[in-house]
Amino acid sequence: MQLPKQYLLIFFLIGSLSLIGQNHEKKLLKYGAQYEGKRTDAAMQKWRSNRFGQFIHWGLYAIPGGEWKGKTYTYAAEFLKSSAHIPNSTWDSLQYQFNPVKFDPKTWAKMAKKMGVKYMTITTKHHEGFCLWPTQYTKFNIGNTPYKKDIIKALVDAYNSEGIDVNFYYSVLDWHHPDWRYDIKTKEDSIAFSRYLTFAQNQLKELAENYPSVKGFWFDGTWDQSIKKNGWWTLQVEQMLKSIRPGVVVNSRLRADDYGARHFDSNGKMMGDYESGYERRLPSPTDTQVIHRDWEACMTIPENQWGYHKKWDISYTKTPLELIEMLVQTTSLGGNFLLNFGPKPDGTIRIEEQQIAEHIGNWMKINSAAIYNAGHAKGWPRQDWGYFTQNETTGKLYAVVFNIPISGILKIQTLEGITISKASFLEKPDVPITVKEIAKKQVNLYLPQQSFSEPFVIILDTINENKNKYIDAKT
Ligand SMILES: C[C@@H]1O/C(=N\OC(=O)Nc2ccccc2)[C@@H](O)[C@H](O)[C@@H]1O
Repeated sequence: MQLPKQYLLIFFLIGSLSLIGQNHEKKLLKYGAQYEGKRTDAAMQKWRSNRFGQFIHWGLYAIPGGEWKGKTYTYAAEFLKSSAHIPNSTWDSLQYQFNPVKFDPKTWAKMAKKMGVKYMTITTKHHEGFCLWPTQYTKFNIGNTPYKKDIIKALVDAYNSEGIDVNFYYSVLDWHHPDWRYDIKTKEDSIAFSRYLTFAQNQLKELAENYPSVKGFWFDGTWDQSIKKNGWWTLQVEQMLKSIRPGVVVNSRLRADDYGARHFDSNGKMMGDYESGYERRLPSPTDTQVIHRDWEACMTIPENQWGYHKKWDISYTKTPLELIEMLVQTTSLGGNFLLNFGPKPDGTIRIEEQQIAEHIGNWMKINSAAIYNAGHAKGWPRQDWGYFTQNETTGKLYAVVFNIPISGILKIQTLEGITISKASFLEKPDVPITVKEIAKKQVNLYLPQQSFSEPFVIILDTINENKNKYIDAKT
């Protein structure tokens, strides 16, 4: 039956009005998210498969190490200039003391390799504005110190030679630069800050061009109004870096959109290539929202010290086992875990950090199959005894056990139509683990009577099961 033309016109008008209504809610953005979903190119897949990284915060702040004129400041050591209200003239003169005579990048890189990291992110310039590379855009750099040599190049070469990717942390916030502004309130602010944005973009271009093996840029110090009012610049920088270094990975913390929204644009779309809002915190183990995007959690060992602090015990310091569980929890939710180290002013790594790196490395030597190129095991929820991870390529399923029930039985709720046919220890495949299906979608793993001093990984072989095997109770 042919509808009269008038009806068709009315349906068309109603349809288009509803579309306009929907579009009305969406903001038209020039500087918002440039794409949706996860990047699937090889560079991003490598970033994702790395899973475990080493953050390094190193700069002039390592020299005072959280102490100033005999007083210990408990706030973050890299914020000492601000905590102790130290004027630029005094703080900046620390550059003439920076001489890490015991710095050996190969030692750092070998320690990182043994720890099991696949990438490292180094502070090229933190909020203090001091640059660890001989930049041509400010004298406030490593070339004008007693040490003189290019620390960034030394670290890139040493870590790359260990097969570890290197990313650059860059603080847009710059306490040293005269043109930095926290907000743009006057014409003078606008002129000065425009000069600052050009300075910062020139430095970033320099870093991308002079260190061609760089794999990512980790932006920080972008929370002030001055940046929020210049979302265009944040997109321009991301696009510039990606044109100089195709494949380079940029974190969401750089970005602001047309309206000053950060990390996620005004339409709720993530900007940049991965979310970097998890700082010293992880998503809840059941927060499966995060699995739909790439994300990274960065973590300090003390409660809140990124730079070197002389007094390690002024706050709680996380144990290796706690840090291993954070790494596994992050992997189980499809994220990367970036663990921070704050080297000493002499260029050595404090003994506590070396010991933690060794402990984690020993665990990774046995269990890294559950971490590298692994991620969220879709449909396998967080268990009270530990976490599931799944290899993104082979689909191999891992149970990482942190809490053994008193019964010695790991109870697993399987997916509909799936059962577990075999379970074996990753470390000792010949030690039997009895598997018993006790009801529909319920399997018991009977662990051998032995004590475990470290978290361990079980490989789970799954098969589809006969769906009519169990009769559902009629209620
Ligand atoms: C990785 C850390 O990053 C920072 N700051 O990050 C944030 O302030 N992050 C933040 C702020 C608000 C909400 C969520 C994260 C720096 O100040 C600190 O010294 C360190 O380099």
